[in-house]
Amino acid sequence: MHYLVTGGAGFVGSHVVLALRDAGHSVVVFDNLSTGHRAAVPPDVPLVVGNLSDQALLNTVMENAKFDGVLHFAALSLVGDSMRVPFTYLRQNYLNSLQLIELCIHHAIRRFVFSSTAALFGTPEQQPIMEHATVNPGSPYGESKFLIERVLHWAETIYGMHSACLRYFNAAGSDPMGRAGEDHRPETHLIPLAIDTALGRRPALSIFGADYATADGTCVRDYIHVTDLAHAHLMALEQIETRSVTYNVGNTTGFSNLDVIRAVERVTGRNVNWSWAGRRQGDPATLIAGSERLRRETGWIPRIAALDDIVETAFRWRLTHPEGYAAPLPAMSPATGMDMPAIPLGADFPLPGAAEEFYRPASP
Ligand SMILES: O=c1ccn([C@@H]2O[C@H](COP(=O)(O)OP(=O)(O)O[C@H]3O[C@H](CO)[C@H](O)[C@H](O)[C@H]3O)[C@@H](O)[C@H]2O)c(=O)[nH]1
Repeated sequence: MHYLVTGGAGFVGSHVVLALRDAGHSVVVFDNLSTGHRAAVPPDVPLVVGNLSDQALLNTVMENAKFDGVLHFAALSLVGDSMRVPFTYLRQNYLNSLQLIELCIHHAIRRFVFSSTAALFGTPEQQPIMEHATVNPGSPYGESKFLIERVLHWAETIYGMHSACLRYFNAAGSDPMGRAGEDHRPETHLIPLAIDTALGRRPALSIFGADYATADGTCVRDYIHVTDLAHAHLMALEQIETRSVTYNVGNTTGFSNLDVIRAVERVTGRNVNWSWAGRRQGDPATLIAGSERLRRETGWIPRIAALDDIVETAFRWRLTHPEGYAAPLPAMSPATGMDMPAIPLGADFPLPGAAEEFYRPASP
């Protein structure tokens, strides 16, 4: 099969590109490299550098290659950031995806895999979170992803386009063969930050919130190895031959932020210098996936399920890529780095008083 992968130079997208190729498919990556990396795309995979909002370019790409399906990753994806610039998130994620889906219908592309998120459940009443749990996004990021799920619903109902909405829990780790890894700039995710702190590349790590209703007071998350997540996409592609599907994709086990620090200390053999900080706005206390539907319907099983093993792959990639992907990118917020005219952070509206302190960009 021949697939177009938007955002294929990013963390999850680049691992899915590897999985697709390992399975014998051919791939074209479409990415504006605002947060992704040229070096994350294998040299023999065509990379179209462009903005999703550039419909003429996308149209040309689709005209020149007959794609069997599209896998759509390109998006702004930081929960905390979306609380600062909500309309930037809603506008870019929703409008770009809407246009992409319309173009797919225009070009009779009938398979669409969408990177959705656990963030659309907000603060769920029950754990683990099943697909039928109430959708109640706790952030503009989660809301933007849910809006796209609704577009896909109508794309199927009216045009017969089959889609898979994969609601990721916390993607982590790196390709076990060392071909790709996690390199966000700035980095905001717990595992890579804790690893860099253990390695002395960062002076300290802040843990956001000590007073959540969890066993140790810190947030609990379900970490899913990015390669297992990538394989879920292959499974989903098989399913959407005949119908549309929605799956929660996680390990079904929760780890607190302190559990993660301890895992990083075990794996690296070093201490993580951390301290308490206030809550980060938009963070729910606990997100644990109920992934039975995916397992039952597709046979998918996470292969790198233990937290230490997930951390180990991330650690190994960091050791072999101390600067991440080669050329350093200019420091930028993902919210201003995408393809709409640059909007300064916080420019949606002035932030209400204390909101500023909830977003803590990683110290250089
Ligand atoms: O310096 C830090 C960074 C993170 N955290 C905490 O670590 C936990 C995990 O945070 P991450 O930033 O690593 O991940 P998120 O849970 O915020 O978000 C991830 O998972 C979400 C779904 O659960 C979305 O998919 C989102 O795009 C993806 O980044 C949270 O409690 C967060 O507050 C800290 O304490 N200190």
